[in-house]
Formats: sequence, C-alpha cells, structure tokens
Amino acid sequence: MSDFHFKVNLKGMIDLLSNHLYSTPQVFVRELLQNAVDAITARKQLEPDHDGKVGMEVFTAEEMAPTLYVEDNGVGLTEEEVHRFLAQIGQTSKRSEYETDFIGRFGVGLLSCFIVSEEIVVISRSIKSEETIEWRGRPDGSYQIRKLTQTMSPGTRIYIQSKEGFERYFAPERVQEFARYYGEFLPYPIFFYGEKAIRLTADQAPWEMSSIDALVYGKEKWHVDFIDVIPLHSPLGDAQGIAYILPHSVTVNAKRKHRVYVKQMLLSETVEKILPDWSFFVTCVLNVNHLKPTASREEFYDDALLELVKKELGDCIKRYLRQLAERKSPLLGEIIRVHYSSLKLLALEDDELYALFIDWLPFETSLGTMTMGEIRRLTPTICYTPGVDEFRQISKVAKAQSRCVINGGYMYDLELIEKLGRVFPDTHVERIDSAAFTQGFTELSIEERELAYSFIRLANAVLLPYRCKAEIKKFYPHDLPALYTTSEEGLFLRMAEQTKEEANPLFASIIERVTTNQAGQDYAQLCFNFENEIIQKVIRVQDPELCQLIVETLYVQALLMGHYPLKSQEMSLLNSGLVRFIERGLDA
Ligand SMILES: Nc1ncnc2c1ncn2[C@@H]1O[C@H](COP(=O)(O)OP(=O)(O)OP(=O)(O)O)[C@@H](O)[C@H]1O
Repeated sequence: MSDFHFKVNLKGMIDLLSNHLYSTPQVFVRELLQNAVDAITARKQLEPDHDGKVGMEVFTAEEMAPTLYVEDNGVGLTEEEVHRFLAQIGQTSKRSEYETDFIGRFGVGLLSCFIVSEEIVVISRSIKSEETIEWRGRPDGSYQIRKLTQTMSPGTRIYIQSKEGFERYFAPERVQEFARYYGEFLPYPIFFYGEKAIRLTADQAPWEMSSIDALVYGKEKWHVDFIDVIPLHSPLGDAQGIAYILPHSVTVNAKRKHRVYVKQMLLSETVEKILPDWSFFVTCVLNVNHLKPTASREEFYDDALLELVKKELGDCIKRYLRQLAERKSPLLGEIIRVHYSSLKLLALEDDELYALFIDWLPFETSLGTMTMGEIRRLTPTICYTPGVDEFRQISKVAKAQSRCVINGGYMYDLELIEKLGRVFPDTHVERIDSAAFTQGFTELSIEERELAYSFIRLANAVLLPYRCKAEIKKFYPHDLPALYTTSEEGLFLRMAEQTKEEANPLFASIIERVTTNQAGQDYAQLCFNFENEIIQKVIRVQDPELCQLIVETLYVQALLMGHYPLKSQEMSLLNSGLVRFIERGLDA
C-alpha cells in the first residue's frame, strides 16, 4: 500500500472563494486590513508599548494597472513563517485554543486578493530577525521567495496589482471607502497616503460613546432622529453596543438589520439574529469579541453561544424599559405610543415586564382607546370580547351604558387581557359573550310584555327563516331600535352559509354537511328596545303586513349596524323592503 497526499487545485479554490464564499470582490481590502491589525496585535503582545499603524496607498501610472499598497508595523514574518503561513492554504498563525485576540482564524483570507489580482507580493521583516524576505505568490499555486539586501524596520508591505476588469476596485477614493467601511473603528490608526495623508479611522467607536454622542452619531449616519439609545453589553460575547430606538412604528415581525463588528472590524450591516425577535423596534451597532464569524466573515455561527449573547443583549433592553417604567418616565409613554405592538409581544413573553408596563399599554374599548391603567382605575372587573366581531356587536350599547368593554380581537390583546388575572390575582377578568350580553338588559313589566306580545310573536314568525329569535327588553342607547347578537358558533354558521352561497356545488354540499347538525337551531337574537320611540309605535301597529315589513327592515338595519356582511336572502330583504315602503308611501 502506498501513501499519497491530496493536492489542492488553487484555481478551483479561488473560484470557490470568489463565487461562493465572499459576496463581493471588495473584501480583499478587509482581509488585508485584518492581517495588518492582527500582525500589530501580535507585536503588542510582545511589546505592549508599541504604537501600531497601518498605511495604504494606490500607485497609478499611465498604461499600468493600478497597484494597492498596504503596510503595517506589526510582528512581520521570518522566512520559515512565510513558507508555513503564506504558502500553505488553511495555515494560520492565529488559531490556538487560548488565542482570542486575533480577527483571522482560517488561513484563507489572503487568497481573496487573487479575486482581483494575478500576483500577491509580500515583503516582510520579522521582529525576530534582521532579514527582509520577499514572497511572490500566483493563483496557479506557484510562489517565489528571496532575501532582499535592503533593510527595513519590522513589519510587512503588501502589493496587489489589479487584474484586468477589476481596476474600479483600485480607484483611490473607492479603496478609502472600503477601508472606512470595514475598518473605521479598528484599534490602530489607518492612514491613506495621497497628496496628503488622510486618517481613515475614527477617533471613537459608537459603542464607546456617551448616549448623547451616540444619538448625534446615529443622526449623522442614518439621518434619523431616534427616540433614544439603549446601551448594550454582553459579558459572554464580550460585546458592547448601542441600540437605537426607531422613531416610527415597524410592522410586527419585520426583520431588523443590525450593524455588527467583530473585534472592531465590520462583519455586516445586515445581521439579523443578534437581538431577540421581540426587539424589532430597535436597530443596533454592536462590537462583539467572543462570537465566531463564519469563514466569509459576513455572519456568525448559529450556535448556543449566539443564543446566550442574544439573551444577554435582550436583557439590556428589558432593563432599560424597566428603569423607565419604575421612574414613570414620559419617554416610556412615547416609546409605547410608537411601538406598542412590539412591547405587547415583549410583555407576553416576560411576566416581570408585563407587571411593570401593562398599565401603559393601549387597548381599544367601548369608551375609546384607553391604557390598561386607565381601565383598571375605572372598573374592578375587566370585561372583554374575544374577537373584533363580538366587540362590534355590543360596543355601541356598552358605551351608552358607560360600560368599559375591551376589544380582545387585535394581535396579542386577548392573551394580554387573559394574563391579567394570573399576574394580578386581585383583578377580576370577565369574558363577555355578546349573546349573553342582552341578558343584562332590563326586563319588561307584565303590562309592558302584554303590550308587546303580539308584535314579538309576529317578529318571531318573520325571523324564523333567518334562524333568529326575537326578544324585547329595555336598554341604552334609547335611539337604538334593535340589537342583533350572536354567539361564536352563530358567527361561524353565518359565515358558513355565506360561503355556501358563493361556493361551487361540491364545496357547497360539504359545507351543508358540516352545518346540518345545527339545522333548526336559532343562532342569533334580535333584541328590540322597548325604550325606543319607533318600537313604541311599532308594537301598536295593527296592520300585520306593515309590521312584517318593519321587522324585516329593522333586522337588516341591525345587521348593517353590527358590520355583518349580508347573505343574499338578507340583501333581497333590504331591496324589496325599500320598494315596498316607497309603494306604501305613494299609496298613502
Ligand atoms: N500583514 C501580515 N503580517 C504578518 N503576517 C501576516 C500578514 N498577512 C498575513 N500574514 C500571515 O499569513 C497567514 C495567512 O493569512 P490569511 O489572511 O490567509 O489567513 P488568516 O488571517 O490567518 O485567517 P483568515 O482566513 O480567517 O483571514 C496569517 O495567519 C499570518 O501568519
């Protein structure tokens, strides 16, 4: 048996990197900066007082492709290290169990230069040696090494000449733009040498700024007046950052994109998974030292540590909101006004925060939009309907009776209301069944019942085909002649019947079968208001035909008031009723 070694086809590797690993050719600038920074970090580990510095320049001459030059005064490379680290793909001087200071890990970053160049020239002098070494590598895998006679101070100089078609990535202003984009906040100064030297690195990173400065930075960067900033900190991820509270509401579950740096080098502006889902009202700028980026250096490994860091960062946001609530800060009112849907989701997830700011959250009620605090101060029993339809049926009547009923039909509201009793055991929460709602209305006296008897008997006969039972009671508002109510099951049957009318025969027969069990049952009530002026007159009408016409019309009107879509049978009632009233008017 013989032993052989795999051979790597470098051209294939470069194709893999350029087409599948990196999203854009400009990453070669990032990889060069990262290597320069790591080399300075390595030198500082040996010489803590060393002042690290990176320089960049673009050389251009007529009829020559532009060349990017990057220099650093880092640790440099010996000849042996050049063979080991530059000439072996996947070899790195930075990967060890205890080493966390370096940005690079994989030993492939330098290859990204072959996406834009046919040759990489490295001239280096190690702090451990007097020799200056030149290495020239090509994408076919060949390389040359020679010792230079000229001496240089320790550090590394790299020359990359543009390949045909990639010249635009070497324009001086674009190189500066790329370097700023990735390396604006790197720990050592980066200079671009042109007619005069320009410093590309900023004096301070946003995560080192005071809240006021961070707000100013956010305004300059994104032209947005953020409501406030929240300091972020994760000991596990060794992360530091700023969450900006957006001044406008965002759709629930909108994907928030965050600007994340790893060891002060930009990872990506579109990181999604670094903050919890409920935090879609903030966008953050974050520097993380302990999370591992993937080889593309554009996202993180999705591992358990990422989840823990996410939780720690989420806790910072919760802490901030908690402090606002405890201080009863008006800022919380403003944040809730803009982002209540996000905060409702958060309150559902976290009992402590629920208790702290449920009273600040707004709900639709029969008395208008009110915060839970206002509702709780108004009434000891919190009444709600489980859905929007039920709410519509009774809100007008509840309002006239000054009863506060919450509409539980909006996103998260039902769960939030039902959680109330669990978090505050003293609070009584009552679900209102709209059909049962009429039972609270005032009953008629015996004489009044007698007066209305024949009218109700006739109304029941008229409403029989619509599976609706007629009743008569006294209730507010007096100007409402009749109230149509139905149960959840009744609503379902109404909807099913309506769908049946529009469906093809096969589907209609399926619906028929589903709903047959309920056949013959009333599924709604029409409660006439004895206090209403028209009803007072109607119960005295002797003409049965006119009485029928009025009942039918009041039935359709009550449906319309409750925002129920009309079935075709009801629609024709509306049309024929109108015509018959006109005829009667003309005959009179
Ligand atoms: N400017 C430099 N100064 C000193 N050594 C360097 C420099 N640039 C590259 N090297 C050496 O070359 C090795 C390979 O670099 P390369 O960029 O390919 O990978 P890396 O930085 O180790 O890892 P990654 O693929 O994650 O970037 C480095 O580990 C380092 O030892």
